[in-house]
Amino acid sequence: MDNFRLLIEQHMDVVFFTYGLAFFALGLAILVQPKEESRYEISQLAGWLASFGLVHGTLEWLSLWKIIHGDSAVLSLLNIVFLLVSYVFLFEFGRRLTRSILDKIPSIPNLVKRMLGAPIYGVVALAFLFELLTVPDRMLAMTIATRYFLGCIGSFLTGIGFLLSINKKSSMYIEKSVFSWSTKYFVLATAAFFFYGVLSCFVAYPANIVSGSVFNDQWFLEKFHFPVQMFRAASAVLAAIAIGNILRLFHMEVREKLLSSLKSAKEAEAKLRISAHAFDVQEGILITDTNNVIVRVNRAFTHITGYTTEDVMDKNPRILSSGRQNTSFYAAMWESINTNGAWKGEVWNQKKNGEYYLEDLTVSAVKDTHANVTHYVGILTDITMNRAAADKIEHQAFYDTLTDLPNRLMLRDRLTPALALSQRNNHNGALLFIDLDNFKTLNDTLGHDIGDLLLQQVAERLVACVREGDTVARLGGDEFVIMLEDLSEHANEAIVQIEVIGNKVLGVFSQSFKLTTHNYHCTPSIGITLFKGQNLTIDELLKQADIAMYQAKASGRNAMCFFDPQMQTNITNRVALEKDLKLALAENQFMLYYQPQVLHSQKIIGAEALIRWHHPQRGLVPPVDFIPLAEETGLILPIGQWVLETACAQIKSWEDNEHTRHLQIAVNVSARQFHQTDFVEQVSHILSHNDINPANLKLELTESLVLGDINNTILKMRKLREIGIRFSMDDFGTGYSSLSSLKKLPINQLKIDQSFIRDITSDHDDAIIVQTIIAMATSLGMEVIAEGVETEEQRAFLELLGCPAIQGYLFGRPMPIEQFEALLKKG
Ligand SMILES: Nc1nc2c(ncn2[C@@H]2O[C@H](COP(=O)(O)O[C@H]3[C@@H](O)[C@H](n4cnc5c(=O)[nH]c(N)nc54)O[C@@H]3COP(=O)(O)O)[C@@H](O)[C@H]2O)c(=O)[nH]1
Repeated sequence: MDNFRLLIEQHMDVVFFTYGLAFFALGLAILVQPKEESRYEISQLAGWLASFGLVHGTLEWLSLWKIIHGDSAVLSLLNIVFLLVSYVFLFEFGRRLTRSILDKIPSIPNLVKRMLGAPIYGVVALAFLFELLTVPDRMLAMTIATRYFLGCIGSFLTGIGFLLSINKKSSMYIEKSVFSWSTKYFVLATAAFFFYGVLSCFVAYPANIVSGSVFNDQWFLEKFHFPVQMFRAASAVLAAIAIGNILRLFHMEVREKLLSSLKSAKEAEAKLRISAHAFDVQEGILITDTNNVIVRVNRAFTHITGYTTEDVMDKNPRILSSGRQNTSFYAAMWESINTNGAWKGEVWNQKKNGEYYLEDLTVSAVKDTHANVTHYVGILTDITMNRAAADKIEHQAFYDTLTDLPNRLMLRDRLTPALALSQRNNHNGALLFIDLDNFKTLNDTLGHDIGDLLLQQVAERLVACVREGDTVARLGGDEFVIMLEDLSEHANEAIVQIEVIGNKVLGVFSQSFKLTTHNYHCTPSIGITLFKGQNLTIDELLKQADIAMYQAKASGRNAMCFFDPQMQTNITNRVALEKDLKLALAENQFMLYYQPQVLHSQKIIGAEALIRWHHPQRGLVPPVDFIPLAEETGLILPIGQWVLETACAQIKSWEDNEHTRHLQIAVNVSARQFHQTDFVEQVSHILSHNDINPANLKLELTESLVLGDINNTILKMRKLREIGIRFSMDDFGTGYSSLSSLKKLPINQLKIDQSFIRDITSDHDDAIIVQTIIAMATSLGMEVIAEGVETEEQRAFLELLGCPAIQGYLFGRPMPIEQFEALLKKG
């Protein structure tokens, strides 16, 4: 121990150097550490401590090297100034640190806090005054006062400041992660400055009651055997170590800030990347400021509009305006943006190259956190093509592709408001249903392409007949409809107006149509119905016009006909009849009646089978009421087959009896039935199925049937003749059969129509016609029969003229088989 003391005493210069070095290093360390913008309050105050360290450290070195010493008054004063300045820095640091921490601790009385302001300097000043007054040596008084009232108290305050810094409520509050290791350095700093403060009191000279004889370095040496400077140097080193480590807090803070700013930078970069990506979408984006000046556009915008970013930057979006929207459009748009924050709609704009385009546009106002609009963002898509495609689809849905006229759907679409309007304004409207006569024949003979050409030309001519507001529609096939609106409120006047149009239509058909190389004459049948918002559906109206059109056709074609309610009744009846007729076969409501065919001797040679319909409600329905409908609807085919089968079954039944074996049955065959491609097969099948003598079956054909397609008819008749079937030409004399065509036909019998028989005895012409027919049949080797013979005079006349066979009420009406067979038995 003594050796160590000796060593210290011999090397006091090293002690002083270490002492100065410790404080200088402390000051330097604080200076070079980054403190700016630190969240620790101590960082703002550390400059005072650094100043203390640097000045006090320098002072120790200057003293050590005897650059300033007490030998000269000036140097002595300089020494005191250095000392005073350094301790003022320490005192100020300690005062500020302690005060700032205490200020943040509410439980500390304000008086204490305030004491650390100006009052403490007042106390120090009084202390200095006391020293100066009580110590005659002014230099000594200043030295003592400086050491005691600035150095010592400044050290204590600094120690207290570091101690308080550990308090969580202080501004030095340290995070948990660094608390454990930093706390000990705060404690060390506290201890070092307390220790240093106490030791400062011993570096004094006995002078007055403050620096008594106890507090001097001699007393300290005697008491502790080591010079007080060694302990001061040690406390300076400890303070430097503690502060140096506390400074790591700043270092860590800087690093943390660096890391955090790096993280923020990365996040910002990511955000930028995301927003750049979001901006680089297919929709055009245009951003304007609140003055509606374009501040940014994206790539899609330039692609859509053709404008480059430079072209539009700082310009008003009106640069895109096409002029197709009026000012009220834009006013409404801004009204919506200002009240709802957004607007969405379609706008026609103009590209850089002048091309107009339709854009789907959404404009939204961008607001800051205070709800103030900062920008407007427009998101736009060029939908010109979509609109064109949608228009095309709509056009295809509502317009006829061949003629480009409105189709049925569109007509219905326009009819609905037209009906409502006619009701509101009490004006008549009309539908003209136009059907081309014989269009099917044209199609069948010249082909569909030619048919299409005709339809296109008809469409053009019909459109030329009406005003621009009227509708010409094609329903399909050769059916057209003209809808006329806003006609006179008086039906008579409206009819006149319609007739003008109707005649125009008939007129435009008077000129032939040029269909490639063909000059084709076509006529229309026009059915017309009026409407004035009456309680009719569109379908009912169209039906009325359709019915009237059929009436026009029935009246001889190339005509127009107004709908009449009676037509409707007829149609309704017809529809009901057709419905019943469909059930008749299945419900076994048909019967065959037989009308005798006789010789003048009254010998029955056969019968004509005539169908009868026993309807449960309608009663007995005569063939004239349902055969034409059956022919029209095609029901004649199963009905005709049933007749043939029933008649053949009857022949079979008669063939089984020797008294009736010779009887023939004549069956009426309709044109539609005969023209079936497999008619021959059907008949031969029925014959073989019933196993009858074909010669007993006579098929009655009309002149019109035979002449319609004479070559095909002859072919079929020959095949049937080959089987053995016989033919009778029904209603002979009413048609236009020429002798030459008659010769070609394999006919067995001519049946003179009853219209010639009716007045045969009184009408010379009829008598001559009948005579001629009989002569013709005889010369062609055919049999002849007269029908409709009702009187004995007629019979006698026919006998006179040489007609061998007769049929008529005179010998019997058509009758059920039971009656007919009873008649047969009577002989
Ligand atoms: N395709 C088919 N047509 C048929 C069938 N059954 C009948 N018909 C055709 O219906 C028309 C009307 O027939 P209907 O009412 O039976 O009249 C026939 C006779 O009753 C009538 N007739 C006979 N004699 C007299 C008479 O002295 N006076 C008089 N006023 N009428 C008389 O003539 C009708 C027979 O005519 P037609 O066939 O020309 O010989 C009629 O056109 C039938 O053809 C059927 O099954 N299939």
